[in-house]
Amino acid sequence: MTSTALAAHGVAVSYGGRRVLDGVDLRVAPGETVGLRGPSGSGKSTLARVLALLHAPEAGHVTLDGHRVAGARHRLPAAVRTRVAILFQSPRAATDPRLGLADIIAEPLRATGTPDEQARARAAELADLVGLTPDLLARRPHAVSDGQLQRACLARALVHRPDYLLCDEATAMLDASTQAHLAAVITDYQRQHAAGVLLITHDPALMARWATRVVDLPAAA
Ligand SMILES: Nc1ncnc2c1ncn2[C@@H]1O[C@H](COP(=O)(O)OP(=O)(O)OP(=O)(O)O)[C@@H](O)[C@H]1O
Repeated sequence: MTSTALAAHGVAVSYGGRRVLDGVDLRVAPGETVGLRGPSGSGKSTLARVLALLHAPEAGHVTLDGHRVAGARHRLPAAVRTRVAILFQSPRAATDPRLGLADIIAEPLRATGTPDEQARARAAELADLVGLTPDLLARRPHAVSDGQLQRACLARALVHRPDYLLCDEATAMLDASTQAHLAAVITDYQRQHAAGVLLITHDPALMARWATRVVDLPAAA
């Protein structure tokens, strides 16, 4: 079996002394869509944050293509942390209300020192891919709909061409046509780049349509 994957090995996380994840293993290989299911509070979002390299587990570890990842967030080299992207349920909680959509999309590029002109061109290309018209790009989050803002978050997630994309209830509050369009953008991206996708959803129809296999997380102790 190839070690090419994003994987959690024996991951444990507690909040305030309460263990939410205990010895959890999960593997997402290139090109596959792993559905993650489990009761509310079982730790699906926590596991997604660990795999997104945003939260270092207290025990266990994450590997990226067989290499153990030590630490999380900005403790990691940009070349490692940009290989994984995450899309959350609430785009408003995930965006800076002071920035226009074009700057929101370009944020990860600026953070890694991409020259401004190049960042702007890449943001425009991604905006087009997710169906945002140029007139929306100067608007700030308060002046766009949730669906438009989630499109910008998807563009931002794809801006570094991640090998793994984690979708945490990412289309839950969207209307059916926006949901279908975002899912199509993600599956096209996945096909072109052989990206691995982790799908967290409470929607059984979406899970059945999209996931190539499903992992069940038991209720937290
Ligand atoms: N930052 C935090 N501080 C304290 N407790 C937290 C924190 N984040 C999550 N929790 C708790 O950890 C448990 C797991 O939360 P998590 O969001 O990972 O579960 P989930 O399976 O994604 O739930 P849902 O399906 O409802 O979104 C819950 O009991 C939650 O209240």
